[in-house]
Amino acid sequence: MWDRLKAVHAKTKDRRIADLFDGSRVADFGIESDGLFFDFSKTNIDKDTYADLIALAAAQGVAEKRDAMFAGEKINETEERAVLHTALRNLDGGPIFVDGADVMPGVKATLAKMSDFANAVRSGAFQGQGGKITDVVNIGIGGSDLGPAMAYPALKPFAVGPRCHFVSNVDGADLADKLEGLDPETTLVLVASKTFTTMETMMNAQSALRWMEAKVKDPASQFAAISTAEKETAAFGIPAERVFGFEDWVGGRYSMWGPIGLSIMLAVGPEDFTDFLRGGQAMDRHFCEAPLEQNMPFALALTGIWHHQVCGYSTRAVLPYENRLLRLPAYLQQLEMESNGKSVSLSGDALDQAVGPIVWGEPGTNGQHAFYQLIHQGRQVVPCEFIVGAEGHEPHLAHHHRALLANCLAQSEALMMGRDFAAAEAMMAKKGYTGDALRAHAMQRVFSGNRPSTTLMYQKLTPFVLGQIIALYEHRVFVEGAVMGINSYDQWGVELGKELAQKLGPAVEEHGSTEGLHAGTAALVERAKAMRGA
Ligand SMILES: O=P(O)(O)OC[C@H]1O[C@H](O)[C@H](O)[C@@H](O)[C@@H]1O
Repeated sequence: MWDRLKAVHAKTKDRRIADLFDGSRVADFGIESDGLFFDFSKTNIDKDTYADLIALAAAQGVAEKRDAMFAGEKINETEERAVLHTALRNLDGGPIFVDGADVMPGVKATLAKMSDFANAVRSGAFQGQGGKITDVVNIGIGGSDLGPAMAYPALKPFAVGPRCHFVSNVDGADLADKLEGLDPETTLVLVASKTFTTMETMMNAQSALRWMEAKVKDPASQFAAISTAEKETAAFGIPAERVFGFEDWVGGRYSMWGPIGLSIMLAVGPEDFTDFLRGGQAMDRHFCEAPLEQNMPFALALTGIWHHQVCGYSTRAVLPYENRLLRLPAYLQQLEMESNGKSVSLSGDALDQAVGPIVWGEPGTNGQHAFYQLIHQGRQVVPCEFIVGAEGHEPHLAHHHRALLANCLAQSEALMMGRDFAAAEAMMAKKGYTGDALRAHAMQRVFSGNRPSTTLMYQKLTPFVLGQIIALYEHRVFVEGAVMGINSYDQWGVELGKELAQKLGPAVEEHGSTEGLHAGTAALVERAKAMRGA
């Protein structure tokens, strides 16, 4: 199948995407699900190619693997775990069994506990030493940070609760800058860590506790914990009533649907948080029920496979024309690159295909004034994923949103159509250029075009729509991983650096020895010490 797809690419790569537009292409390469619309017509995928891609997914048993995941089978084989973040949003679905026990009562109880706590904080029934909580500081990293840190600005129009701040980096600058100006007496700290052992989070949590201790008599009373590790949270001094637990079948980067989303619930309230879950559940249903040809996560994933594995484009840009999704690219970097940045199959065999494109991006229109030069005229092709709402939340600034939309649509058209030499030459000739100067100036203004993009469109960014978008990308990662035969749910690649950092810890201390370290590292340790005068 791969050979066939690569042969198709070799044969079709020079044709113009624009020429594929017949009367039905827009309809054929557009999928709608509960108001979310995915357009992949501006790619070099035609009906036959799409059929081949669907056949590839079918041959790899992706639909069966999907059903196994939703049924609670232990598809995360290297960690011997089920993969059930979907259970966290299975609001009105049936039971889901793991090891013979239905997980849904526990999921619902935790959601109710989160709602009660959020309501108490928001109403002032739960208070800090100085009265009603005004600020929430979420301390976590990776999957215990990026989801809520992305969703908080995304849902700003719905946030009427306490202000939220997100501390992740072990760099003291992060904690210091976020705590600056906050009143410890009215601040609630959430320590979010699935394992409750992550070095960065534990160090930040201890330092935040010291900060609170200076002013608050019972600092732990203004701390809550979000974790799967009950013993560790108790050892930290946080009583069980303020510990929000989840199970090992929720992966860190898939965890914002449960207690890791507590800061979001505190900001927008339980009702809007539930709407976010409903959006995720709506996408789950679509993913499970829509025929593969009309299935949005399949289409997004197969477009990704076509561009990365078949065409060989090594990166993809996520370009939200939605300023409030400014952290979405960072969120997707973890979701996609930590899930699928791998080189061996589930059975441990080296893969002969590249897996896991580099994901990057910035919100439009900012990116246009920064890196779009390369996207339009650089030699490498960067498939672009545009995300845009039909309207904004600011009726008095509706003309801004129309300008935003026009820019988004202009970019995808410009990428596809480009501008040929004749047009550039005519343009410069009009300006009076002739001869060599005309040629040189015209060449600068040539756009090869034929650069693929997709567009994801919705009416307005609501909690429901955000839920749909995040679940869509989660399932895209699943489909891409399943096609490649890898485990998208482990992350062994982050371990080696952590182990070495532990070994280096004592060496960077004042009188620490560099003995036994690699010479290249030892030299840098010594230099850093000399620089700080140690
Ligand atoms: O939630 P925690 O246990 O603190 O883990 C935080 C993060 O650190 C790890 O290194 C993993 O790479 C991430 O997948 C995880 O989300």
